[in-house]
Amino acid sequence: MRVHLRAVGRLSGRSEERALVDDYLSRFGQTGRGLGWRFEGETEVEDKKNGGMAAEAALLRAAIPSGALLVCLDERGTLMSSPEFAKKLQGWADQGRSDVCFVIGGADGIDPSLRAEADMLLSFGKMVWPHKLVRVMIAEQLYRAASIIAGTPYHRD
Ligand SMILES: C[S@@+](CC[C@H](N)C(=O)[O-])C[C@H]1O[C@@H](n2cnc3c(N)ncnc32)[C@H](O)[C@@H]1O
Repeated sequence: MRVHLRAVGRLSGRSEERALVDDYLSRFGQTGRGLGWRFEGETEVEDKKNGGMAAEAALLRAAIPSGALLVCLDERGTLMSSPEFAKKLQGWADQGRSDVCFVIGGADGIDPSLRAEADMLLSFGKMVWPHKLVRVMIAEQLYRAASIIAGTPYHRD
């Protein structure tokens, strides 16, 4: 199963968030290999004309692999524990889903029309986090999920 990440906004190449995301995604790659899970890449989109959420949604849609299971990160979404998230990924893999794409919105969030197209809205709590931290959080949770399914000792209940 290929995992993709799409985000509004850029992480600077020398930022601490970038270093953390790279570290967790690299660990995800190593741990996920034995499960048949692999990270396929990140795409950052930016609407330079300030067209708002609708324009961002158009850029995101163009960047989402066709046929991918779409998960929008959103504070109004489903709350789950890390083991539940791991089982959800495993379930998608077992169903033969070949692509799962996680989407992070910009300052105003993800356009409602794109949220309505999502297979799942995933929440990291009711509080709103900066998109840069959400990028780190999803990278870490992907690694944690792979560790849980692989049975390596990273996650502790
Ligand atoms: C600064 S937030 C935008 C918040 C905006 N008020 C909204 O309505 O979504 C930027 C992005 O980070 C992600 N995000 C922020 N907090 C989150 C949370 N608690 N759970 C999941 N994703 C979150 C979402 O993808 C959001 O679009």
